Amino acid sequence: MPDISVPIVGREHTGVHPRLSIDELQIETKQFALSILSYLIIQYRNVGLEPQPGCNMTVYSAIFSELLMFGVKPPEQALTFARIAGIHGLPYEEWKGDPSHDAKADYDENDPKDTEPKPSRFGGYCNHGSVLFPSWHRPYVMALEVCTETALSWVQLNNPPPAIHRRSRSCLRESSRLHRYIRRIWADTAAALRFPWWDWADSDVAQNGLPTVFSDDRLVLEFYSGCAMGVFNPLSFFPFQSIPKGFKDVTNSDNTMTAYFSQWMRTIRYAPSSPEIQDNDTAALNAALIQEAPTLRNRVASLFTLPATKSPQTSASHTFDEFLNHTVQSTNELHYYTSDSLEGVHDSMHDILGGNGNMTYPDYAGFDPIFFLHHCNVDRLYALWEYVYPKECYIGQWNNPEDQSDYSFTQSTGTYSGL
Ligand SMILES: N[C@@H](CC1=CC(=O)C(=O)C=C1)C(=O)O
Repeated sequence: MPDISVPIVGREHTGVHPRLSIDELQIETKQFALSILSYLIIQYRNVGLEPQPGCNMTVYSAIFSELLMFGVKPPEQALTFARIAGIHGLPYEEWKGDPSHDAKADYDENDPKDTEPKPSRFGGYCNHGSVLFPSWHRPYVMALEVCTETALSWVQLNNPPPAIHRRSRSCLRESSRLHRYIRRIWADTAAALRFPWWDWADSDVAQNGLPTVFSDDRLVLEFYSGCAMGVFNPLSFFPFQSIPKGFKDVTNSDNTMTAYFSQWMRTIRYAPSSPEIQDNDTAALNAALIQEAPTLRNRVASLFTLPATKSPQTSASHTFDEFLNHTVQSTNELHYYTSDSLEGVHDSMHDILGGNGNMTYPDYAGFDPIFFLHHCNVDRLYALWEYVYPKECYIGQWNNPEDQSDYSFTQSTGTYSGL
């Protein structure tokens, strides 16, 4: 299938619907079922569908056979989970959905990482340590949201009614009506579906650690009252069909653990320092998470308490760009490198979730399915800050008369940062 240019515009023509937390989504059983199925489908893996006792799938069989067929069809190249995951870091390749891919091929094998993004060059598209950190990751999460939408095309209302109850005309009419009704419900559910976020600063996390929806081997999805299906859990890990290009083993800075990315055939959390791995070590992850959770919660709270005076006495961020990222901040006297930032808290969460594993390393992190629920929450915190402090946000481009430079990011305090 030819590669296509994929504009990232979010879910269109489906009305305005909120993104739900993963906890809220689990209560909305139909939405949860679609969300999990679509995540499995874009991961291009076996769904592992297993009817639970007492589930009669006769009426649903036509719809589900569509779904299962979707799962085995080669999906569009740019819109697979593996392709989206690979935009962030490795493999250092242009994304197939990028309209200008191959048009500006300045890839340098000896210097594949894009360390000087001016002019931009591929080699890992992600932006960190810059004011672009949250605004780059916003459409990135949206790309996955759009991607799961394409997996829902199976509820498009053009499959035939199921071949049941063909004994009489009235039965057939009844069956068609039922089938139309079912499809309408699922179409409405699909229209409202948005990508979920996980609030790791929730007080519940400090008590119970990682929600089990991220670690269970299988999930049970309820399709209608009395009919539940078991499926593999697409939130706990991603299995590679082959090791992505450029994956290398990485040893941590203390020289104590090696992540064998060149050999591990799946993503992993808290792996042993060995090429042999079994499963995520959720107990080790939880020990780290529960210990850090109260601090994370305080850090998030203090990001939202903008001090009235711009004094460097507190670690709270004082300006928008200090909130946004941990490195490139306004270039004048308000420049306090000591402040905490959204990016700083987000970094801590990466390390807590990864241990010796994917989430700890930016080049490999996008492949762990939890990455996108983590970043959906980062995006939510970014949106909340903009909502609470609209006057503190960037007000536009500014041209510095002294050196004639353009600074793309000027904030209301008069401070600015160029890129
Ligand atoms: N300690 C890691 C934290 C991290 C941040 C990321 O943004 C990421 O994708 C993966 C890991 C780092 O700063 O490199």
